[in-house]
Amino acid sequence: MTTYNLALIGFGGVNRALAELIRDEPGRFASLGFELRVVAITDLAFGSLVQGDGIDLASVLAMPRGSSFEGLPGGSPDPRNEDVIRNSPADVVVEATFTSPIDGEPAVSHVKWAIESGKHVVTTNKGPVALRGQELSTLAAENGVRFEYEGAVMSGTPVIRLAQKMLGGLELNAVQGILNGTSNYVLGRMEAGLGLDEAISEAQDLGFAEADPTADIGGSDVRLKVAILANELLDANIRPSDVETTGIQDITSDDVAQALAGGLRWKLIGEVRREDDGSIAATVQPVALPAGHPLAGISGATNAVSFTTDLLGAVTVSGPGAGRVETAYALISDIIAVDEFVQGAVRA
Ligand SMILES: NC(=O)C1=CN([C@@H]2O[C@H](COP(=O)(O)OP(=O)(O)OC[C@H]3O[C@@H](n4cnc5c(N)ncnc54)[C@H](O)[C@@H]3O)[C@@H](O)[C@H]2O)C=CC1
Ligand SMILES: N[C@@H](CC=O)C(=O)O
Repeated sequence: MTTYNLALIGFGGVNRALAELIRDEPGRFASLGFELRVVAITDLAFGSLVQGDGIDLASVLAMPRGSSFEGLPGGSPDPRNEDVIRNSPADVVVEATFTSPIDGEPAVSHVKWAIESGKHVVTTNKGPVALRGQELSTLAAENGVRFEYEGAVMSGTPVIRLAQKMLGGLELNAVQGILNGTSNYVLGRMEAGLGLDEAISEAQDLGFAEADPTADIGGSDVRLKVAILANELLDANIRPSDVETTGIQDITSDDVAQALAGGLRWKLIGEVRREDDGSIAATVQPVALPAGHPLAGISGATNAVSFTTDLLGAVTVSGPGAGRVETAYALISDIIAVDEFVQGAVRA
């Protein structure tokens, strides 16, 4: 049985959910052929903690926000991210800090430090993938480690790896979908009569929203996801700023009610398409869909993405697009991909 030592960078909703899974169900990983042990945690709120023999997850999960790792063996009041990533005895760095849609930092640096120190890195953070994905993947390959990021699009629902592995040999010319759980949840709650702010507050409590929820409502979260899908699946080589973006911030309760009365549902749609001349068109915009449209029935934090292919036509995947546990599963699927790589290297 292989043991993977993890360093959790960011100890918010997603990484806490991962820690809870490891605490509560260690047998789940044994059945996959490996076990997981957390040897380091850093967070702006708690500081950092490094314990090579494994951190007692029950006790750190019981610590209220506002307390500090200072005073614990291997603890410090500061996050000390670079030192922890480079020097802790982790095999896999699990990056789940805030997404920056501007430059991807500090997550880009976290990923680089991990790769440079010979550690695999898995992340749910869209910033480094959308803004520096190609460069970081190349750096990982040069250093013989994996950089995996399935959770960057549609949380734990398989999208990136599924399309790359299972749609091989098909010509993929467009990807269209509902790619933000918060905005889809909010639109649904507005249909039920809630105001925008009240609906956003519910999405925050449920762990769907970004630290700054204007990213969800204003469309910049979907813009990052569209750029990731364009580059990963259509070889588009675009930047998020190339995605023409309008959010749902100007959709009012009246708009939602009027649409419903006319048999329509507002949805925030992200799309990338290869035009006949080979150019790439990428957009994020609210669209009032007729009830019969395949995406009109996608409700709550559920997302859906449709791949337009030459031999199969449209192939659509739907599932959770946000949520703490759902996104923690994406990290597990990434660690499974790391394990396949490690086992493949052992056999070779
Ligand atoms: N919650 C969700 O449904 C999903 C989240 N994501 C992404 O996963 C990441 C984590 O999400 P959540 O856990 O929900 O966010 P969160 O806001 O609950 O937690 C982020 C944690 O990172 C810590 N942090 C921020 N900057 C840091 C730094 N420089 N050093 C150390 N710690 C730092 C914060 O103190 C916070 O505890 C985000 O990038 C988010 O965009 C992706 C898919 C779904
Ligand atoms: N805030 C995002 C989380 C996942 O990326 C969303 O609501 O979809």
